[in-house]
Amino acid sequence: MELARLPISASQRGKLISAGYTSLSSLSSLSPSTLAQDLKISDNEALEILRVVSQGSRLDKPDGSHAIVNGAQTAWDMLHEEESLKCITTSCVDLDDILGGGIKCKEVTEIGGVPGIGKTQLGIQLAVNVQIPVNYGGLGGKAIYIDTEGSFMLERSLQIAEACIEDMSGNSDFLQKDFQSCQVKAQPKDFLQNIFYFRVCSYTEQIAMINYLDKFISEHKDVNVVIIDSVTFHFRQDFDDLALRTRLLSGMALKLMKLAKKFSLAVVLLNQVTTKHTEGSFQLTLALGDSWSHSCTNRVILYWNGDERYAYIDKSPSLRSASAPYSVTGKGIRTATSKCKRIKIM
Ligand SMILES: Nc1ncnc2c1ncn2[C@@H]1O[C@H](COP(=O)(O)OP(=O)(O)OP(=O)(O)O)[C@@H](O)[C@H]1O
Repeated sequence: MELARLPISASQRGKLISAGYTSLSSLSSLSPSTLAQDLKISDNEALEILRVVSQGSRLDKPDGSHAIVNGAQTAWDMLHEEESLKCITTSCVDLDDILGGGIKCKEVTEIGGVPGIGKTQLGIQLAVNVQIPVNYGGLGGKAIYIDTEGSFMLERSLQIAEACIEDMSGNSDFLQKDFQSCQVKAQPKDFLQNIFYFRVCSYTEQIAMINYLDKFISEHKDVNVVIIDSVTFHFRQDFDDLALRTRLLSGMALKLMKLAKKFSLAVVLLNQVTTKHTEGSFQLTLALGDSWSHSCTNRVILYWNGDERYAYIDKSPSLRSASAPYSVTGKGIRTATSKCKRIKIM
């Protein structure tokens, strides 16, 4: 196998070539620390490259003893992996319940709803909640927020971060606080510092941004959630070539799925709703619904039921269809306080 066909990232390949490594044999006797120094990368990344190189060299051997397709996983391993998937709490107990614990890492979750239902509020809440320390049942991670509409609000993020710290200091339903004596040292500004914000103003910028994410996250391995608010905004405007639009969106979705798996992070795609004419009537449907429908692992629809906000699991390979109420409060997303609060399993 040549270097060009080695399954490593383009940036890693570029660094290898720039450092003068042009064949697998030139890498075969290197130690991870030497390679890390030469390529100016971490020891772990160097070790991973050398592991791929060693697999590639074995495939090159003519004895045919290694299968071309490798890496099979048993269903048991997959079940174990699924059970150990980490989740980001939404700060709403009922919503976490129907989501099987919260927004899952390694998966792409689409959250759609009408304007004003609270999509951006939920996005900001997740960007804050992903930072809840591990000893509070959180992930202690960082967030990437890609804003296509300009709807991210700094002051609101600060409010939500302050409320999150307040919850960690007191007793909160949604935090798994095992360490009662733990002191909360985090400051609201620390939460804002751990949100990497990108503003994209066109679909080309959005595609470039998503292509860049692999490199960015490789350099910021503590990122556990990528939020795009909203994913379809630039694709709904001035797009005459629908076939091209579908191709671009599918390519983008595939990259996001790969990122979610590769870096064990949650991808959250906020989406708008539009009306669709079917069988003589107009129905609310997620924007770009048809070309998009296979691109996400889970789909959650936010809607109004009277004056209460509800979330509904519309699509998921592992969760039952269910709906649960939630509220948007001064503190952010919270469990609905309504007396007739219920979780409805469909
Ligand atoms: N500080 C606050 N206290 C209580 N509720 C708030 C607060 N800030 C925002 N909200 C609620 O959140 C709603 C706006 O939510 P959000 O901006 O997330 O909607 P959205 O679904 O993203 O809408 P759009 O599609 O237009 O971007 C407001 O209508 C209000 O009801």
